[in-house]
Amino acid sequence: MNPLAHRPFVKMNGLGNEILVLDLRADPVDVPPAAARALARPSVLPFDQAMVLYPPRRAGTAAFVRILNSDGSYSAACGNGTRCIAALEAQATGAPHVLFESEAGLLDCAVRADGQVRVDMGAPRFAWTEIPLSRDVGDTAAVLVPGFEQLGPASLVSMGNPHAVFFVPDADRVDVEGLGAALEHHPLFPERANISFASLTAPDRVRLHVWERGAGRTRACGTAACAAAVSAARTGRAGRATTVTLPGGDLEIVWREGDSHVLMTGPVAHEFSGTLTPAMLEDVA
Ligand SMILES: N[C@@H](CCC[C@H](N)C(=O)O)C(=O)O
Repeated sequence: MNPLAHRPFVKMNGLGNEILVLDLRADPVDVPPAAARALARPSVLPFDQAMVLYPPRRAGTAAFVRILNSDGSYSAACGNGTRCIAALEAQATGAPHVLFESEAGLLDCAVRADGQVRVDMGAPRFAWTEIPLSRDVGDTAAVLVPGFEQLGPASLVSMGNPHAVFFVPDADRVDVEGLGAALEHHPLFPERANISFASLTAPDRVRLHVWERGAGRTRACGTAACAAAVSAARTGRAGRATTVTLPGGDLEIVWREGDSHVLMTGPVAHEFSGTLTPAMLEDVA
């Protein structure tokens, strides 16, 4: 019997970014990539990311979080998923403040009375070794990606995971699937990358479409919204407070002065809860 069978799950979404939550704190087991791929099948529990909660490793945190994409790959960060688990934890404990830890560091979350969740996503990282890139490209704020020069320069940044943001005249008219799939696997990105197409629609508003590493096109991506807002400010296109509009809705992003942390605020939705069945994990060794 697969050790994940009969475990409870919660299906949620953050602005349409499909999130599966597995709380394994009471009885931790590994969630291998094959299990994530099996569960993400369209006929099972299609999701973009699985947020897997393990017992805390640091005092004061509620859980250590592992994040798997639908293709079974790991990510150190997921903004929309973090809002979802913060809302669940706050509901369970009655405390509006929740601290999680992921491979990217601490995630300080606050659930507001109106249900919106704010997450401190930490500071963006711009060094080519941190994003990471396969070589030194000079200024990572504006990089022409070989073979894709027609898109203009991309702003490259890590929000705990790698992002490339292309500022284009009209993000609604970009071939997100075609360009995203090719750029995700570009040799410049040794760990692949999340690919975003952004347009400024006002000095403090960004329209964004995202092709996610390991998940494909999604209705929203929290870390991409942070990456786009930071990149817009870094390149002088916008200030440090931005509304990012994705197909799934709006995220409010503030790139704080001082500690340089990025604060992301947005909604979550609970869809349904259930129990994993052996059939859902069929063919997983
Ligand atoms: N949807 C997420 C990002 C999830 C991880 C990403 N696909 C990656 O592999 O880096 C978000 O809301 O941030």
